[in-house]
Amino acid sequence: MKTGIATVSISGDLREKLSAIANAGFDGIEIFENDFLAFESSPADVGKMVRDHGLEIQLFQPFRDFEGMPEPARSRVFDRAERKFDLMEQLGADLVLICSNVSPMALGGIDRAAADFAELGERAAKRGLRVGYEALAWGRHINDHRDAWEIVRRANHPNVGLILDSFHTLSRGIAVDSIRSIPADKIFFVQLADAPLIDMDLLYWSRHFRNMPGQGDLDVTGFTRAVLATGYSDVFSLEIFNDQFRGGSPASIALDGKRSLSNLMDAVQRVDGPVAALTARLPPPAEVEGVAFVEFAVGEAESDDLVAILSALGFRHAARHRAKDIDVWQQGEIRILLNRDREGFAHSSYIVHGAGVCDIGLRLDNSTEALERAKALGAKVFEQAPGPGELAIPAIRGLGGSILHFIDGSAPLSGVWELEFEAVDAQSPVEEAGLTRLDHIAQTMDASEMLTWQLFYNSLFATRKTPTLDVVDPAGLVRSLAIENSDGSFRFTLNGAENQRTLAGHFIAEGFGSAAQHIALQSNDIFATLAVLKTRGFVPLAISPNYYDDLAARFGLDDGFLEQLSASGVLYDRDEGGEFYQVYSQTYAEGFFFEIVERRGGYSGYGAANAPFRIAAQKRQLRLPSMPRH
Ligand SMILES: O=C(O)c1ccc(O)c(O)c1
Ligand SMILES: [Mg+2]
Repeated sequence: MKTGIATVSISGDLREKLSAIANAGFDGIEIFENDFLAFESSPADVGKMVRDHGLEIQLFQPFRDFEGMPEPARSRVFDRAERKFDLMEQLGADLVLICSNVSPMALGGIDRAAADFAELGERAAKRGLRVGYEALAWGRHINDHRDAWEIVRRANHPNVGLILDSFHTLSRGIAVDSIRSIPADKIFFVQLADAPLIDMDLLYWSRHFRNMPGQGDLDVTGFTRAVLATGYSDVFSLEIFNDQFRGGSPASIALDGKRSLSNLMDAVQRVDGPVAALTARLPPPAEVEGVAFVEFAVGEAESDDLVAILSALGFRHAARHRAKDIDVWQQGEIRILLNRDREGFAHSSYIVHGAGVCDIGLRLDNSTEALERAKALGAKVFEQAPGPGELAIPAIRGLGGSILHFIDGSAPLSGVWELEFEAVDAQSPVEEAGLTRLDHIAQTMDASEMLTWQLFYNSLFATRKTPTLDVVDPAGLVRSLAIENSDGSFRFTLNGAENQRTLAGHFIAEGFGSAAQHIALQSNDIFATLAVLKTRGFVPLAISPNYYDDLAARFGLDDGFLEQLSASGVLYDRDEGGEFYQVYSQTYAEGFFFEIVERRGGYSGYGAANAPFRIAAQKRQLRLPSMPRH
């Protein structure tokens, strides 16, 4: 199997696209004609430039409105094809994609189209070229790969074949099993794209919302399995029309593309077993069992502030690093590290971003395999020479340049807390507040980064995403989704800010980048927890009384219960599974905060319905303007 990507999938001019594609490790490209037309070099020079990047031109595309035309348009279309064949010879491309005719002039008829393709195949063969036929989902007469295949079959010419594109098949809900009986040698090329499920016009959906396999909701894995079942072993190419990608960073979009293809081929083999056409198998997606620690990079002043917050939340100072200026604050299974060291990664993170979460430790089944998979999927390994008595714990770069450490239950990693840290004897025992474990970590990023991080987590780990929700901030939208494992022991929410005036956008701007913005901690009895916290000076975020009036109306809550909620600043939600209680801390620094939650029954969400009221309250507290400043 070879990998490819259409130039249209990447931003920049042709040269920028090629270097990003080559650096990401693709074998070749589909040249999108407009990318060539907009470029200033001759066809021969463009061909050379592609090959100088170590890439091949796997496909030239698209050629439109070809089949089924009445005369005299038919003759003109053949003349136009000959001109493009000239161009292909100069470029050094031997396969052209012909997409199904959308012209109102097209006459339709399987045999008429087949005759046109037979003739075109003859003309292409004279030049050693091949033509591939693709059914656009919105083609005038042909909009289904099964009909396109019937035309190719009847054209019965060795230089005429079928091109399959997952979007066109899956967007129309066409059963992919119909692909399995197509002979592999008649499939000339395969294009892959995913897309979020949105009910809209097919053409608009395709041209603006496609994304990489695994980033959307289509069963691209099922499609790919069907293609491979034919014995097809040639190019799998990403053809992604996406507005965000057109404006994104060429290098990171290309890397996401490569990651998505590797992950897809791995997913196929997890269902079907080893497939000869595919490259080496990866270790399985890592099973995350929970969060082992969250580490903050802090200076002296912020450290004192955080210590005050953690104490108010019922954490106790449990241990100190044997060699470095790092303290462990603990409650239940939750470990929070405060790193004030003047050397190493935490310190550089502090210099660049200010105080904040710089490192998250994940507990998972096998950290060696997790690292191997992450590497194979293009994650950046993080290495820092361990100091005396320190363990080398596998780690990679995560969101905003932060670190993700992988800790498993095997020696010596499982003993890291005893090996590297010394327990601190509490002078006066602290009454714990009943916070048992970490519920979720909310990471804030620019909205344009969300697909990247969603793919990052879901390809490295055995996790899945929830549908994306729009959360309303008075100054704009924040897109939100969760990455979760099956038992809920691992939950990250990704929040994408569309502008800097939202609370999330402000946080990114002030911290110079994406980072964890809040940490939610679980209690088994939120009111008991709050009673303890009150004695420790914890002041919850004040929520508008109007919120509670509406809550009463929405859920039919009785007055006593409502009074209990509002008196303690607790927000409430309910789903089919159960109930959700949440309370927020004051915000800290430029908008970091803690949340305390209780899940009763099987509540599976994150209280998204409450987020706008929480955000408005936080903005009042931070005195951020709710409206754009002019
Ligand atoms: O949107 C289009 O016109 C278009 C063109 C070529 C393709 O391969 C395709 O899938 C869509
Ligand atoms: Mg296509």
